[in-house]
Amino acid sequence: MSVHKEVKRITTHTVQEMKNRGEKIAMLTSYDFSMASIVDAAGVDIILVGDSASNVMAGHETTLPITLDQMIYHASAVVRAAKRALVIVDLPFGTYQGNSKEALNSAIRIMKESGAHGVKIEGGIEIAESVSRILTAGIPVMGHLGLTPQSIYKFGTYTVRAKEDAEAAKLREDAMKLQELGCFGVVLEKIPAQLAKEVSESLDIPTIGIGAGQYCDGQVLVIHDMLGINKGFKPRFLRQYANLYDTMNTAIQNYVSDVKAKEFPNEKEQY
Ligand SMILES: Nc1nc(=O)c2c([nH]1)NC[C@@H]1CN(c3ccc(C(=O)N[C@@H](CCC(=O)O)C(=O)O)cc3)CN21
Ligand SMILES: CC(C)C(=O)C(=O)O
Ligand SMILES: [Mg+2]
Repeated sequence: MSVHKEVKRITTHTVQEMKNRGEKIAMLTSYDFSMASIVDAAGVDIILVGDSASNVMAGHETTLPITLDQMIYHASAVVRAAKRALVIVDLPFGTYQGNSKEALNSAIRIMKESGAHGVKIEGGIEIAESVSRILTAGIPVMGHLGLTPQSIYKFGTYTVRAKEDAEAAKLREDAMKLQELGCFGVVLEKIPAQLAKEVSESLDIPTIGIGAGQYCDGQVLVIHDMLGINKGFKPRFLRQYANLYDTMNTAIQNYVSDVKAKEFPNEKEQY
């Protein structure tokens, strides 16, 4: 018998129960083993292997360039670290829009090759067929509405979405449709708090907000943003819980000066 304590894995059912009893859901991104180990141990419920890896890991301007193979590489590392958290992976741009068969194949590759527990897809009614087909294969799906960064060239800017009645009405319909299809949750990104409140109250499934206010059933942030590693990025919705850029910069400067001054390594640090 195993002597070490096994932690109970969060599932899509656990997060539904959390909404049912009014417990907020904490979600953060991770893209690698070391970071995901810390995030998992700290009690985050859902780890998102976001296509924001394209920005924070690879330095691209947008999320569009990241490939399915690259997402699978990041997701595999995160899965090896996550003992408790539910691990959800973004379907990257261009791997699901073509048709529902392509979408299913992409989702299957993520599940098979990374060992993740579900996928997230941007969009509403337009991608209903793809969402259905993935769900039919037994793969949990999370929706993503509002500011959907894979459509940045359609939007033009990263400003708040669904401020006008027409776009707000479509978002309400899309959210309901995603629930009817069988999604286990939906991310609401950069929409007015009041709209997110209405959607969260009208849906049975949990909503996870980013820049969508206090009434969502959970919150998500990009880990590098909330730790203050990503120095240039400070939108209004972001709360920085640490200033790791400065902490790391100081440590590295100290290392450089120690090497230059011949103070590292010392006698105890060699063989
Ligand atoms: N590092 C990082 N953090 C994120 O939250 C994130 C990514 N990358 N990549 C994918 C998407 C893109 N998202 C974004 C991107 C930009 C803004 C932004 O710049 N917001 C500013 C200016 C908006 C404007 O043009 O008015 C803001 O002040 O909110 C917000 C969310 C959220 N996601
Ligand atoms: C910001 C979250 C919701 C995301 O989709 C990502 O990190 O890619
Ligand atoms: Mg994303």
